[in-house]
Amino acid sequence: EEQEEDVLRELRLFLRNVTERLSLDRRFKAFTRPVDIEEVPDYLMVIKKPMDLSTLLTNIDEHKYVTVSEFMLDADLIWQNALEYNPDSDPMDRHIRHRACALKDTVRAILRDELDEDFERVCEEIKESR
Ligand SMILES: COC(=O)[C@H](Cc1ccco1)c1ccncc1
Repeated sequence: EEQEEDVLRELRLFLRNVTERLSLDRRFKAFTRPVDIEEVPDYLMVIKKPMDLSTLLTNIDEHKYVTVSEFMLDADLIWQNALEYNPDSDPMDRHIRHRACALKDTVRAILRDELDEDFERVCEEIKESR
């Protein structure tokens, strides 16, 4: 009903705000757009579920997420993919992995500090009811 749509609107506002703040962080520049398949032709042979911050934003606007947990599954793909595709000991790989770990820690810290567990519980109830 209307109150449910109000909750989901607030969820989208929160998720947009988090995603935009991440996109502004210079450490996460490599995560802002899809990996360029022309630049990295084997990327899709290794990474089955590509994800990036601009795609997260599109998904939010297309009402893909009804809970924060669903959003987290996609947000986690961004750093997980970076660790998987860039495993070597050379400086480039180590640099992107350090930034991937920073992204993981930053998302978790924001949600710990700014997401009310009661709000997420209401979102989960809406999801189960549909
Ligand atoms: C999330 O970004 C990536 O996984 C690409 C992979 C990549 C390899 C070559 C070109 O791009 C990346 C970008 C910047 N620095 C390291 C790796």
